[in-house]
Amino acid sequence: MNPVDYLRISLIDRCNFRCHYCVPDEASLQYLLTSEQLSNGEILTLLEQVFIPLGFRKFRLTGGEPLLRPQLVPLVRAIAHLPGVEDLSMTTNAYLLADLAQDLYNAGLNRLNISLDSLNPETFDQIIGNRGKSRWQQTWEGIQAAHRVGFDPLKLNVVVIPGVNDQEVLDLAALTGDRHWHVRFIEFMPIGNDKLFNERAWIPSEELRQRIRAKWGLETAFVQGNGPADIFKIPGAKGTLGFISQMSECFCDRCNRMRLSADGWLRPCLLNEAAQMDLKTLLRTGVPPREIRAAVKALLDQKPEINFKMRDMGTTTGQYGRTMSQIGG
Ligand SMILES: Nc1nc2c(ncn2[C@@H]2O[C@H](COP(=O)(O)OP(=O)(O)OP(=O)(O)O)[C@@H](O)[C@H]2O)c(=O)[nH]1
Ligand SMILES: C[S@@+](CC[C@H](N)C(=O)[O-])C[C@H]1O[C@@H](n2cnc3c(N)ncnc32)[C@H](O)[C@@H]1O
Ligand code: SF4
Ligand code: SF4
Repeated sequence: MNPVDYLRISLIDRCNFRCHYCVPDEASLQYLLTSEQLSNGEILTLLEQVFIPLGFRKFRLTGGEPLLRPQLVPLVRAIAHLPGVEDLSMTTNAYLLADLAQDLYNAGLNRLNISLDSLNPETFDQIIGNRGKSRWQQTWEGIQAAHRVGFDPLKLNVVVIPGVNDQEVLDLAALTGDRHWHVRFIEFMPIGNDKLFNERAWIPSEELRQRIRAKWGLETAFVQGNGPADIFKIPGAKGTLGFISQMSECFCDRCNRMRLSADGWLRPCLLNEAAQMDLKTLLRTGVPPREIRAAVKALLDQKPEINFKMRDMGTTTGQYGRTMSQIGG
């Protein structure tokens, strides 16, 4: 079994985008009150007294949109300075990044993964559910700011949707030619989006690799990361290409992570809603951190048995109570 040393922490369930694959039905979403979210102090207590002593070393801040979280920079600084934190990263849509990139970098954030599903402003706005002034340019400026500040590796996440953005796969891959960027293609997952999902709603990574191989060739490569991407590069390119293939090539056997939601639920497997533990209530009812640590350790020990496999889930999605924006991706 892989050591489980990677915690994805959702800082907020709200988002300034409405990507249809992630929040398909906004009307049914109930947002958390601030008082229902873990505070900065509670997150730090859990990391310092529960997760780091249990061997967690890699932490990713996500959401919703993590850049919407008030007091984000002090939180990043405090986490980065905790003894035992070896890798602190964030996944963001970059819309608010241009003004925050330098402060986040100075605070100790090591790495950024940025969602960018299209290079075409119209397609981009369609995917993120924007009907007003285009948001593409400001997002692109956020990515450029992250690059200028020095985030390295800088990864771009693309959820590939047939007929929507799959015709851009070669253009997106070409970004890696003369930039030290890492473009990752993610297979669309059936989580919280029952009405959208069917077997034709996603494209296997191998099909995308064939398209890229036919144009430029592909070789295996490496880039720093804790996630499930298989890494390749176009021969001679500065950057790499990653493929996250949870639908076609289950990677659960090498699972190394748990997830903490913005309201303090610890989820040992992305797909297993039943196995969650409510750490916020334990903290707020005065359960001592060493007892919470023991409870989390017991959950960790069970993890191989409670890991669900995407391919065993089929496309029956009704069992997910939370959307990806509420889980943190
Ligand atoms: N099925 C499944 N998909 C995952 C899991 N972790 C990440 N993913 C998918 O990979 C996407 C990208 O994840 P990121 O937030 O960029 O993080 P990462 O790939 O773990 O990050 P690195 O440390 O840079 O490798 C997620 O949004 C999911 O779609 C997982 O545990 N299970
Ligand atoms: C939930 S978002 C949160 C962070 C930030 N708002 C962002 O978009 O980068 C994290 C990741 O989940 C991915 N994601 C959301 N819904 C997905 C789905 N149904 N299938 C695959 N990936 C999904 C997004 O593309 C993004 O890379
Ligand atoms: S993928 Fe990220 S940016 Fe898009 S709606 Fe979900 S949380 Fe927001
Ligand atoms: S689906 Fe569950 S077991 Fe598989 S990689 Fe994701 S979190 Fe791990």
